[in-house]
Amino acid sequence: MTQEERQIHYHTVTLGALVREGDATAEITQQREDGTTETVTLHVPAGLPGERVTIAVEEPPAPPARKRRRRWKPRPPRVWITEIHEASPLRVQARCPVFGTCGGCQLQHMKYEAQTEWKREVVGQLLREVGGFENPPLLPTVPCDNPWNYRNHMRFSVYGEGKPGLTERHTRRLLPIVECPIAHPQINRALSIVAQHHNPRPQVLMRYGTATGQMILQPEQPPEVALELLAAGIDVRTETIEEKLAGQVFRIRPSSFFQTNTAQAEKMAQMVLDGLLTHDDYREDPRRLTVVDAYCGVGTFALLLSRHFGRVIAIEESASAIKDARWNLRETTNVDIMQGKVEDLLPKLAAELDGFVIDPPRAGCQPSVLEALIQHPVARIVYVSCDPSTQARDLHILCNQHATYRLRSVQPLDMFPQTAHIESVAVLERAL
Ligand SMILES: C[S@@+](CC[C@H](N)C(=O)[O-])C[C@H]1O[C@@H](n2cnc3c(N)ncnc32)[C@H](O)[C@@H]1O
Repeated sequence: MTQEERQIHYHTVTLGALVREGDATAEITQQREDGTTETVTLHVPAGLPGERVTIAVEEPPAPPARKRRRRWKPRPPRVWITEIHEASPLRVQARCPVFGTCGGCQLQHMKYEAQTEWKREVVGQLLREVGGFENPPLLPTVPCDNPWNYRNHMRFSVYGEGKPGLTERHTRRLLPIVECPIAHPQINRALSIVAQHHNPRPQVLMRYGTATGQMILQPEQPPEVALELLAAGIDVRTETIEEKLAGQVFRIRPSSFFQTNTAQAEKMAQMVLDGLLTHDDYREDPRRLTVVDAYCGVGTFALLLSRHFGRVIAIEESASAIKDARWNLRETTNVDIMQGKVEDLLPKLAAELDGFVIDPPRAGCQPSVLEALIQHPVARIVYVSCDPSTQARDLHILCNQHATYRLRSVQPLDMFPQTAHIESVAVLERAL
């Protein structure tokens, strides 16, 4: 069946709670092929709890012919709101014309204070349900001072006539866009110039140093485009850019990880430092202690930690980030940079450490990392996470399953306003 032939059904419903991905839920009753009925729960983008709306539900694509069925995965039906009968008091007008269709943002239609409160509730729920903490020490979300135009890094896909755009949610279809309201204004400026020319490659990457005005643009643009960018005040680089964080300059390559929201990254770096330093449990002078910055990226936390602690060990697996970290930490004399997987290196080092900063990717920590933290307890751990569900899982192991640590605080930090992504910082102290 082609997309044109797929049927659309309309339902008027009252929307339920937001799911983790930021969609509201709707229960509808539908008829099965054998004539009986069933109640199904749908995810409704751009909806809010308690709203009375009419939704359109497009039948999902039918399975392909038998030969190609092995790789086929059933997709949820496409759902969208066609009319709002009773709007939530939390609703605001979304800024972006492709909001609801684009895969980038999920919460533009929600008041910003409600977004940060919802993120706090999600972290709390995960700490209770996955972490097993009855009454978790949860702090309010640290909001972003400007919840728009904060992204310093965008990866655009190129569609049809060589124009950069974004991708539709749940599909690979490309959406032409003129500007993105969460991207830094200089990225939007560069996009408007690059979009006037043919882009031969499938992607265009832009990373902007908000403090330096330098931009990495890949692939390298032809000379006439580079001149137009220069005339618009954009200082284009191809290899690395520099960005400032907490008064320090960091060099970043396109393939190295760097936080996408510089203003919030600055607050996070301070939270990490405070989490390790502001306490009574280091009875010794911090300059006599050794701490680890595990999953260190280009060395942002390691550089700040090196000013307060005697020795810092920075661990990172990416060769590109390690190159940047070596440059960024070149003037320090008390940081050892180690290239490799944290799960391989940390178990060999844990006995000599006094404190940990861990900032793993979404998957959280590997079992051998948690095992090392349990076998060699330290006074303090600061655990930064971009996925509160894996963080709650790991905190459960460290604090409840083994009771080696006490959870002192968990604070969400809004690194990604207008989206359902959640960053949170947990501080643990030795319980034994
Ligand atoms: C969320 S980023 C944190 C980077 C850094 N702390 C910062 O704030 O800029 C995670 C980093 O861990 C690295 N990484 C992912 N898996 C790893 C592993 N198993 N061992 C070591 N590093 C890893 C990634 O390359 C990335 O630089």
